Amino acid sequence: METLAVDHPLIAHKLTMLRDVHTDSPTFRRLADELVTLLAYEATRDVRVAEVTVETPLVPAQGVQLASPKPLVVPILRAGLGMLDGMTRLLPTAEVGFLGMIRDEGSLQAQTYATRLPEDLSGRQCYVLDPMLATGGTLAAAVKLLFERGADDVTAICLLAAPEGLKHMEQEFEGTRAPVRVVTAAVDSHLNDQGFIMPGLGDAGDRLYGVV
Ligand SMILES: O=P(O)(O)OC[C@H]1O[C@H](OP(=O)(O)OP(=O)(O)O)[C@H](O)[C@@H]1O
Ligand SMILES: O=c1cc[nH]c(=O)[nH]1
Ligand SMILES: [Mg+2]
Repeated sequence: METLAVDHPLIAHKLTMLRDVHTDSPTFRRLADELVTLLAYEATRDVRVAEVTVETPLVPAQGVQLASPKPLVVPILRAGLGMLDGMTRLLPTAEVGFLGMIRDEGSLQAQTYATRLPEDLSGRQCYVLDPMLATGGTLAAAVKLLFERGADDVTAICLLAAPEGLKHMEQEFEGTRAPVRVVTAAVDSHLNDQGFIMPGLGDAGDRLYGVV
């Protein structure tokens, strides 16, 4: 498993604003949207392309376009939805599947309550969107599900990751047949007793959409 913490002053600036408890929901949504677009630029560095020829107004020119089958973007509901527009802005022709997952506040175990994905993901590159990688239980379950359906390359884009969650992912996906990558804006210090990332930004879903 490969982890990339993207080191860029604009990303650090936006992440700092996102962490700020005084940042309201509309601003939080805008920042999450902007951040994912910046992270997606790095996360899609290995996106598969095919060579094409186009006609410029002057001559034919060699170029590339996204290869077939199209990449699949998978936001993990709820909080991952806040990253979807920022991702599809960069990959407008990607298809989108959905996973609804919630972490039990006591046991910290992830449960899947909704799955809307293509049955066959053979040969597909998948981009999972979830702002928080805490214990890693949610992301590990999501990646396993994609592999069970045949995905052969999974990149997760997370706004924040905890070392504990990255370790969990490394243990789960060490030596797997297909690459797994995590691209994040920062790796924070640790998890607190309630499984929250420290210093973190609180509950990403609540900050995007309110407490339900
Ligand atoms: O790494 P883990 O320990 O599994 O925790 C991370 C998960 O927790 C949050 O979702 P949450 O369960 O709060 O659901 P929500 O998006 O509906 O708020 C977050 O968006 C991740 O999906
Ligand atoms: O810090 C955390 C951990 C899990 N989920 C969140 O939204 N925030
Ligand atoms: Mg939440």
